[in-house]
Formats: sequence, structure tokens, C-alpha cells
Amino acid sequence: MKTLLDVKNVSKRYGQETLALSNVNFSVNEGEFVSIIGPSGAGKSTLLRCINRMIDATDGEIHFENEDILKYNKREMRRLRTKVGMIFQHYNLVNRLSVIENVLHGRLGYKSTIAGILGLYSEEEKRQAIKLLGLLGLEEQVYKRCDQLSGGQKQRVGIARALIQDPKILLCDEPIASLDPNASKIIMDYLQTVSKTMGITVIVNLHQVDVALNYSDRIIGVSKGQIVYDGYPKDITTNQIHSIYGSEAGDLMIDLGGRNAG
Ligand SMILES: Nc1ncnc2c1ncn2[C@@H]1O[C@H](COP(=O)(O)OP(=O)(O)OP(=O)(O)O)[C@@H](O)[C@H]1O
Repeated sequence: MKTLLDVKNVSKRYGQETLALSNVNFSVNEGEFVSIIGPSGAGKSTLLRCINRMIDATDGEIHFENEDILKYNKREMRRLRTKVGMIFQHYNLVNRLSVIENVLHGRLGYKSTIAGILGLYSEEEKRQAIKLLGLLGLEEQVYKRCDQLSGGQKQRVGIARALIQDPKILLCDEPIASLDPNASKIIMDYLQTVSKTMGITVIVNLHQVDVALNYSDRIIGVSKGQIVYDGYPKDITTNQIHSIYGSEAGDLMIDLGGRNAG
């Protein structure tokens, strides 16, 4: 297995008081599906934002395809961003634009500013957008405005927009937090398909422990900015879930099927 991402001794401070990440270490292999779980404020979003350099880690190294991305200049950062697809809780779509226009925005990282502003996309890019929307079950929605879609459909547009970048990795920050259980299942199934059939690595921040256990190759548990679990879903115990969630654990409905009690 080839390592795609290697996070070494990463810390992130906001101002003087908040140490959001403290000496975080983990690596992710190509094609792996990893869920990051932990209570509110544990540092999950901060971690994803450091990986795509939306924010800068205060300390440590982040290697992506064996290069330290914290040393990247602007041009290298632009190249990195085309390889990293982002999926957001609130979709981050332009609601007044059509579905296909939103998907094509995923190509902007490959274009000059002028071509981007003028919305100049090739026929091949448009064909690819329509193909991806078809794969995500949105063939009927291609020319609709995004504000006419359900939450689950919007998130599928978000996935299509990320995939048209031709990414190596998808970073998904609470992708199902605004969705009902049915729509959530559809989104998680698509993310799993992306990982298994396209070989794209997926890292997903999740609040729902049961979903993380069902879908992931690996679980990373974060508490107070530190990794407190890194292993297979099948090996996680109720005690470990309690140590990840602390006092919030009692509110979680976790069914480990009696396998890992203790
Ligand atoms: N821009 C910021 N400025 C200052 N502090 C911040 C900022 N963003 C996050 N924090 C703090 O850093 C810590 C980690 O926050 P983060 O959003 O990464 O946690 P999280 O695990 O993603 O939480 P949630 O599940 O609620 O989204 C929290 O204490 C938060 O208040």
C-alpha cells in the first residue's frame, strides 16, 4: 500500500489560548476510507483545513505524495488544490446557478483567471460534468438551479464538483450533518463507491459514530486536539468510544453489536 498523506507532529494554535491540534501524527494510504470522529470542538475541522492549507498548521509537517506541502509556494498550492476535493456540510454551492455550472466550478483550479471569469469550459469538460451527474443519479437535474434541489441532491452536486477536479483525495467535513437518515445513507454510499471504484482516498469528519463504524476502513478518534484512537472499526471498544467522547458519550446511540463491550 502506498502512503498518500503523512501528518507528522502537527499542532495548530489559534491565538494564544486555543491549542486546537496538539502533536497529531497519522498517515493515510492511497484508496483508504478514513473517518475522523470526536466531540464538538475536538479539532476535526481544523485538521482537514490544515491538510488542504485553508489554514496553516503552527508546527509539524504534512506530506502529500511525499512532498511537504507546508513548504509549497503559491503555484504549488494551486496544483495541490486541484488534487484535493472538498465536501462541506452546507454544500458551498452557488444557489442561483445551475447544477452543471456548479459542477464545472470544480475545473476552475485548472484555468486562467480570465477563462474562469468568462466561464469558458470545453465540450469535454461539459460532457464529463454530465457523466458525473448521471453517476450520482442527477441526470434529471443537470440544468436546474441549485436552489430547487433537496439537501441530499445538493450534496451530490458537491461530490460531482469535487470529482471533476480529478482529485487524489476527498476531504469531507461533516457531509451528512444537515441531512436526514435516508439522504445520509445515499451520500455515504456514494462516497464509498468513489473510494472503492475510483481508488480515491476519502477522509470524512463525522458526528455519527455508527455511520463511521459502518463505512470506514479505519477510524481516527480525536479528543481535545489529540488522536486517542487510530485503528479498525471492528477493534474499537465502548471504553475507547467513551474516551474519545468524554462526557458527551452518554448521548451517543452506539451499537457495537455486543462485540466490543468493555
Ligand atoms: N478560526 C478560529 N479561531 C479561533 N479558534 C478556533 C477557530 N476555529 C476553531 N477554533 C477552536 O479550535 C478548537 C477546534 O475546533 P474545530 O472546529 O476544529 O473542532 P471540530 O472537532 O471540528 O468541532 P465541530 O464538530 O463542532 O465542528 C475549538 O476549541 C474551536 O473553538
